[in-house]
Amino acid sequence: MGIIEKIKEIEAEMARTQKNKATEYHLGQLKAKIAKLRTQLLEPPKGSSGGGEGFEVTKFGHGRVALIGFPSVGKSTLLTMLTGTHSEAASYEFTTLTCIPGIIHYNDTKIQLLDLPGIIEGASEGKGRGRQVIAVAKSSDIVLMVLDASKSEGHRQILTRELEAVGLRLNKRPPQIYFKKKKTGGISFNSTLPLTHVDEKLCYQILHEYKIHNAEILFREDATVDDLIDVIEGNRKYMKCVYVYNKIDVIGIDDVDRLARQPNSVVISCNLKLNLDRLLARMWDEMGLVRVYTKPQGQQPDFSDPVVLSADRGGCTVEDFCNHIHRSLVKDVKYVLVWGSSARHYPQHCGLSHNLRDEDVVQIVKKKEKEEGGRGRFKSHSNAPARISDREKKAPLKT
Ligand SMILES: Nc1nc2c(ncn2[C@@H]2O[C@H](COP(=O)(O)OP(=O)(O)OP(=O)(O)O)[C@@H](O)[C@H]2O)c(=O)[nH]1
Ligand SMILES: [K+]
Ligand SMILES: [Mg+2]
Repeated sequence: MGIIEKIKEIEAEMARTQKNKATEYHLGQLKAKIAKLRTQLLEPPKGSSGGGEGFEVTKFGHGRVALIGFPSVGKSTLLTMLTGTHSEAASYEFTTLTCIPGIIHYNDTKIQLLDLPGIIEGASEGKGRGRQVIAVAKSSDIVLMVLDASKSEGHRQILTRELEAVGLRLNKRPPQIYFKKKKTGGISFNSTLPLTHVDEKLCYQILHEYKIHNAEILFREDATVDDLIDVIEGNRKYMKCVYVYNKIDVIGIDDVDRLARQPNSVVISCNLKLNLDRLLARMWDEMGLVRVYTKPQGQQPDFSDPVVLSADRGGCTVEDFCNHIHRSLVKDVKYVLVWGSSARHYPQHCGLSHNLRDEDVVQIVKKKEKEEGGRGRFKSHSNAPARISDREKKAPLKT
């Protein structure tokens, strides 16, 4: 029997089993069995390099965004509108058969947007090109789930389930469960608060299913069995997802209003070019990019060319910033001067561990190099931006 058949069989058994206190342990065990099989399903077949016929698209720019959705919801139309790169759009399903990259220029950053074939129920098990599409989603920083506003709202749940089946967790944070495998000592089970979904016995049973007999486990929140399994599996990817309801031109205003109020949702119409600016702003916010402008000593910062950092990718400290400029820079840095929202006063003298925020300005002071305006803390502040507004960026700063 293949892995998919095994999963189906267990799913059927779960559907047959009534949910109550007596079956709780059994159901938990079945969930763990499915999770193990799904992980097996993700492993590349033995003997292959793992790549297979995936969509090989080189990463480009400061972040990557994937368009995921059912066929004909308007993904390609949206890519063409936002990036100017043409991607064939048509009224028949599966117009797009491969991954088509485009670039969004936004806030002086470049973001790679990927158009992908439509996916359908069963994608995670390999229907259509589902597996390859989902692999691209996993390689992205955020997902835009494109939905047809005139179609069933169930589509959103179906797609979420498909992505969850391969270990993606949308708009969730990792469960607050500390878990560490040990060599000896048995299982130590603790929690910092009363648990209503999981007890010691269930926890042992799940661990047993994974053949884990020595481990330390501490619940810091009232987590579920699914959370526990996620932590044990350890291969989940937690991603932001914006639900993009397209084609609002064909539905009534009441429906538009209702969809727009749902969490993490933006309503748009590609045909009428409605709300695309809102979508871009939302996408930008969710990506959490941090633009840092370098100010060379005695010169104005170049506001058109930021160093772009991200908490999810590499971090946002002064050290991360230095490493972005040059790997060997860190060892020469004495301290840095920071202007912007991360600074308590302007300029603030900061060390390598200081966390930078979006639109900060940084001047690096190297060892054996004097800072601008001579030594001392009471240097003039007038030559540097207090807060960098878009307006200021366009006009040269006074020195
Ligand atoms: N009414 C309306 N139709 C739209 C809108 N955006 C796209 N369409 C139409 O929807 C159809 C499908 O658009 P595509 O861009 O090909 O959709 P897709 O999601 O890329 O489809 P696949 O590549 O087949 O998965 C086309 O006929 C588009 O013209 C919109 O905002 N309103
Ligand atoms: K289409
Ligand atoms: Mg398409």
